Amino acid sequence: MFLISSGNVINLCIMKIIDKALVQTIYKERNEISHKGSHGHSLIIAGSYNKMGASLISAKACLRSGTGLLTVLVPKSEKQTVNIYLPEAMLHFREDLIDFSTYNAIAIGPGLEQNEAAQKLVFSVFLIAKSLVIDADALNILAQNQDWFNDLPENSILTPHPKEFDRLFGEHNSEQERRLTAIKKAKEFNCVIVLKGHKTFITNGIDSFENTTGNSGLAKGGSGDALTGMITSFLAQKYTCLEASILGVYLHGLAADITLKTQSKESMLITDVIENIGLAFQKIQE
Ligand SMILES: NC(=O)C1=CN([C@@H]2O[C@H](COP(=O)(O)OP(=O)(O)OC[C@H]3O[C@@H](n4cnc5c(N)ncnc54)[C@H](O)[C@@H]3O)[C@@H](O)[C@H]2O)[C@@H](O)CC1
Ligand SMILES: Nc1ncnc2c1ncn2[C@@H]1O[C@H](COP(=O)(O)OP(=O)(O)O)[C@@H](O)[C@H]1O
Ligand SMILES: [Mg+2]
Repeated sequence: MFLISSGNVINLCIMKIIDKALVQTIYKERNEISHKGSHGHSLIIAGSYNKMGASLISAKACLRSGTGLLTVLVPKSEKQTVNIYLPEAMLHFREDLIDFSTYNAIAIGPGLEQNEAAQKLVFSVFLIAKSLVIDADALNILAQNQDWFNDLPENSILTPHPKEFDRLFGEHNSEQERRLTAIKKAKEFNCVIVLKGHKTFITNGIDSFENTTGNSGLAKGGSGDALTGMITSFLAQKYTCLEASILGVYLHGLAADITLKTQSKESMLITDVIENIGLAFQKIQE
C-alpha cells in the first residue's frame, strides 16, 4: 500500500497485482480452427547499423508470443542479418515507402538511434499507426518533441525504463513519484504506460497494476527489447492495450523465472528467456 499525499492516492491505492489468476482472466486459448491471418500481422521498426540485436530480439520475442505474421523494418544494409537469424520474419527496408495501415500492431524504437532520419520515421508512424508500442529511442525522440504527444495514435503503449521516463516527464526522486506521474500522464494522453523495473508498473490512468514475475537476470541489455516484441504480438492478436501490456509483462518475467532452472541470474541471456516463453504460456494454460 502506498502512503502518498496526492490527488492520485485513490488510483494508486486500488492498484491490482498481476498474478496467474488475473492473467488467466485475460488470456484467450488459441482457436484450433484458425490460420495465420487470425493472429494478426505485427510490424517491428527497430535496429540500426550497430544495434541490430535489438531488432532481432524484439522480433523473435514477438514471434514466440504468437503473432500470425511478422514484418521487420530495418536498414537495407542489414537484410542478410535478419534473413539468416529469423527466416520466419518478412522484411521491409527503411529506405522504402511503406503502407503502415496493413499492420494490426506496430512497435517502434529499439535500437533505432535518434538521428534525423529516425525522427522523421517516428513522426510518420505516429500519423498513421492505429496501435503502437513506443519504446527506447522512439521514447527519447518523443521526449525531444513533446508536442508530438498531441499526435499519439489512439491505442498507444509507452514502455519506458526509469531513465527514459525521466527524459519524457522530468526528473523524479523515487519509483513512487514516477508511478504517480505515470497515472497522470496516461490519463492526460489517453495511453497505457508500462514503467519498467524490478516490479513493473502498468497504468492507463484509471486502473493500475504491479507485476509479480521476473528477476535480476533481466538486468541486462535486450530485456526491454524483448518485452516490446511480446506486447506488440498480443496487440496484433487483438488484446486491448492494457491486456497486451499485462500479458506481456507477466509472461516476460515468468519466462525469466523459468530460465533460472537452467541458468543463473548472471548467466541468463534474453535469448534464453525468449526460448522459455513457450513454457511460460504452458504455466498459465494449466
Ligand atoms: N543488442 C542491442 O542491439 C541492444 C540495443 N539496445 C538499444 O540501445 C538503445 C539505448 O537503450 P539503453 O536503455 O541501453 O540506454 P539509455 O541511455 O536509454 O538507458 C541506460 C541508462 O538508463 C539507466 N537505467 C536503465 N534502467 C534503469 C532502472 N531500472 N533504474 C535506473 N536507471 C536505469 C542506466 O543506468 C543507464 O545509465 C535503445 O534503443 C535500446 O533499444 C539496448 O536495448 C541494449 C541491447
Ligand atoms: N532486477 C530486475 N528484476 C526484474 N526485472 C528487471 C530487473 N531489471 C530489469 N528488469 C526488466 O528488464 C527490462 C529492462 O528494460 P530495458 O532497460 O528497456 O532493457 P533494454 O533496453 O536493454 O532491452 C524491463 O522489462 C525490466 O522490467
Ligand atoms: Mg529499453
